[in-house]
Formats: sequence, C-alpha cells, structure tokens
Amino acid sequence: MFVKVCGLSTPESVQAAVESGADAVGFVLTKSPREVSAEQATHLLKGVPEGVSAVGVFRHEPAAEAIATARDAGLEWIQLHGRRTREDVKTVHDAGMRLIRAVTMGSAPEEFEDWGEELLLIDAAVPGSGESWDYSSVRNLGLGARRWLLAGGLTPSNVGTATAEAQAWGVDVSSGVESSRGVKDLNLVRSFVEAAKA
Ligand SMILES: O=C(O)c1ccccc1N[C@@H]1O[C@H](COP(=O)(O)O)[C@@H](O)[C@H]1O
Repeated sequence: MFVKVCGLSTPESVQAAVESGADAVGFVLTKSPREVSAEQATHLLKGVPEGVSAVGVFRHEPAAEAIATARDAGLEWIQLHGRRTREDVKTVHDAGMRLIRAVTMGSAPEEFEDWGEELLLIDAAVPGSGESWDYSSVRNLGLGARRWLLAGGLTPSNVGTATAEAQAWGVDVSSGVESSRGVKDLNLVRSFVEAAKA
C-alpha cells in the first residue's frame, strides 16, 4: 500500500512520516490552513530521504504557475486539484516533473480516463476538508490496474476498511492525522502509516 501524508509544515512531522514508512509527503503550496511557502518547502525537503517522493500540492493555480512554484521549492512532484485538461498533464511532463492529478466522484467520466499522469487521486469534493465519502463507489469506475490514491476523511481507524471497500492502490491523508486544523499529531501520523501498511 502506497502511503502519502500531506500538509506537513514542520521538520518533526516530516520525520514522523518518513520514519514510519510513508512513500510520499505533501507540502501544500496553495491557500490552506496547511499552506507553506516555497522557501519553507525547500527547508522541509531537507528531511525527505531519497526514495520518498516530495509533492507540491496546488488547487486552482494554472499548471505553469504550479510548476514554477514547485521548481522554486526544489520539488519534482506536483499534485493538481481543480478542473484540469490533458494539456496540463503534458505541461507538467514537458517541465520534467511528475504528476498526481486529483479528481472527485463528481468529476466528468472522461476525467477518470488515463491521461498519462503518474498517479490519479480520488478525493472528497473539498480537498483537505476531512470529509469522508462512499469509498466503495470507486469500484464502479473499473480502474483495474491503475495506480491511484484514495483520499478524503481517512483516519488511522478507518483506513483499513476504506482501502478494502475501495480496493485502493494507495492512500493520502491530511486532516485525519491532525490534533487541530493544520497541526499534525505525530502519533496519529505514525498510527496512520502503520495501519495503512498493515
Ligand atoms: O490539505 C489541504 O489543505 C489541501 C488544500 C488544497 C488542496 C489539497 C489539499 N490536501 C489534499 O486533500 C486530501 C486530504 O484530505 P483530508 O484532509 O485527509 O480529508 C489529500 O489528497 C491532500 O493531498
């Protein structure tokens, strides 16, 4: 099970995620209670070992703007939420970066097609809101062997059943490992990674 822990804003939370075995960490570079600057992301990146992917997370920013910010931060992965096009995927790849493309269950059918992104992310309607949804509905999409991440309202307690219901390839979490909005609880981070990998 591929595990990404998102919305990290302190070296301690990065350390807790990577030491517990997270495969990817996310730095939110858009408006959010978890927002960090490109400079802060560069600093946090120092705690990310080789083999763990560090992802810059964006919402409505145009792809070119997200690429420029992620590049400033030294990140090679970009996560794009909001309405996107196949052209956006090409723009990210032409920039030499890798892409997590986020959709929701309310997205148009063609948005679930493989546009060549490295990972598809299926999230709640509002990213980072902590809202859970009917994870089993993903099974109707016929994603087959696609590499995709489940997100939205996951916690250490529900990640096991949620991944089984959705038959997820991987997971992404933010709110469910926080003691208050935007503040990561290091024990919850560790418990989540452990539960997801179990
Ligand atoms: O976490 C945020 O604040 C955020 C802001 C803008 C875009 C994406 C964001 N995070 C993504 O949202 C989900 C986590 O949701 P939850 O809080 O666990 O319910 C995950 O994909 C994050 O990468």
